[in-house]
Formats: sequence, C-alpha cells, structure tokens
Amino acid sequence: MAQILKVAMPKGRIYNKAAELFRSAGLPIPPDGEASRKLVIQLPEAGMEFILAKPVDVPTYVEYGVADIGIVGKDVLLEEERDVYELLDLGIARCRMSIIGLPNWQPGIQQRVATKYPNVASRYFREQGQQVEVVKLNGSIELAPLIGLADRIVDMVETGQTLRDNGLVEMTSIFEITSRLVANRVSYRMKNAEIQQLCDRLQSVISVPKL
Ligand SMILES: Nc1ncnc2c1ncn2[C@@H]1O[C@H](COP(=O)(O)OP(=O)(O)OP(=O)(O)O)[C@@H](O)[C@H]1O
Ligand SMILES: O=P(O)(O)OC[C@H]1O[C@H](OP(=O)(O)OP(=O)(O)O)[C@H](O)[C@@H]1O
Repeated sequence: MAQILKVAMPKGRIYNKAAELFRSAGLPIPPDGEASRKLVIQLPEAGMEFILAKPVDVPTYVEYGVADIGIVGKDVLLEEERDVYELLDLGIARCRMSIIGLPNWQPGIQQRVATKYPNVASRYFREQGQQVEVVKLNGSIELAPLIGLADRIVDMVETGQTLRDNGLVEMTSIFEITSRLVANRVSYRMKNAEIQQLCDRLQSVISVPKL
C-alpha cells in the first residue's frame, strides 16, 4: 500500500512557482495559504501531506525526517549544509548569488561583508584568500554598503532592480540559484516508490537535466 508523503513547502516567493509545477505534473497542491493560516494540510486522496514552512527551515525538517521531501533554494542548501539528498533541480525561482558593492569600491585593509549567508560568504572569501569580516543580517542587505556597515555584500540578484535603485553594482556572480527537491535519507529508502513516482512526474514537466 502506498505511504503518505510529507512534503515541506517553502512559504513565500517559491510557493506559487512550485505549486504551478506540481499542478502541471498532475499533482494536487493546496492554495498558497493567503486564505488560511493552516500550516499542515492533509490531502489523503493524493497520498500527501503539505507542511508550510519558512524557506530557511525546509532542510531542517527534511534532515530530521518530519518531512520526507522538501522544496528549497540552492542558496539555503549551500548555507545550511543539512544532511539531505538533493534529487532534482526544479529550475524555478532562478536567480544568482553575487558579490555586490558601491561603484567606487576599493579593497581596504579591514574589509567587512554583510550577508544573509555567512557560511557561504566566509567559505567564498577564504577560498579566494581574502581576509574579511562577515556580518550576518536578516534582510534589506543592500542597506549595509549604503550606510557604511560593510564594504560589500553577498546577496541574491534576480532582476537587478534592487541594485539599480540603490546605486550598487554586481561585482562577481558566484552561484546560479534555482529551487531543488530534497529528500530525507531514510525516507528515500523507505518510501522510494512514492518519491520516485513524484520525481518522474516532476521531471516530465521541468526543463533542466537530472542532477
Ligand atoms: N529575488 C530573489 N531574492 C531572494 N531570493 C530569491 C529571489 N528570487 C528567487 N529567490 C529564491 O527564493 C527563496 C525564498 O525567498 P523568500 O524571499 O521567499 O524567503 P526568505 O528569503 O526566507 O524571506 P523571508 O525571510 O521574508 O521569509 C530564496 O531562498 C531563493 O532560493
Ligand atoms: O534583483 P532583484 O529582482 O531586485 O531581487 C533581489 C532582491 O530580492 C531579495 O530581497 P527580498 O525581496 O527577499 O527582501 P529582503 O531584503 O528582506 O531579503 C534579495 O535579497 C535582493 O534584495
């Protein structure tokens, strides 16, 4: 008998894009929660349960096995380094992670970088042999160079509008980011048929190659 698949879905900008993908693969998915504050939605007829999570927490729920699978940005996977299987590149919520600064930026003796991604930033600058102090912020990262908190930032660029509106420049793009389907290691074995079936259906409607 098929087992219920618990799916951790990120609230926010990925949700609707993921929901569209699921629907075009013929998989039912609840509306984006605007009408309701319900966080766990059961769809027994589809053999699924959806957990509506904060995006950064999705890999945590999957690693601990309270969700069998989840959808999450590659940026979060790189930052959180949770022990999960990355099964599919869904090709949605495409953007890039970049080093950004003021147009007149010059390397100083003490360099400070602000970001939502302190682990990714520290790794990147270490690999580049650059000594920088990394400051963690939780949003509006572009403020940091404008008001003198940091020389540069590591942040997401999608349309480039936020950079343009704040007179900042993209210096280097370090990763291409898309959303990924991830699985708990035990669930992947115990619910392999269900997970494989979901992957096959999603794979048939996405336009990027299997990882
Ligand atoms: N313009 C963008 N800026 C940031 N992330 C983007 C962008 N476009 C796509 N993404 C992807 O969407 C994911 C979720 O972003 P979203 O803003 O919904 O959540 P969040 O950054 O955790 O915000 P919040 O703290 O408000 O919940 C990111 O992890 C990234 O993979
Ligand atoms: O290139 P763009 O299309 O302008 O998108 C990039 C912006 O979007 C994200 O911010 P978000 O909207 O998530 O707000 P935040 O500052 O609270 O993180 C990101 O941190 C950039 O600021």
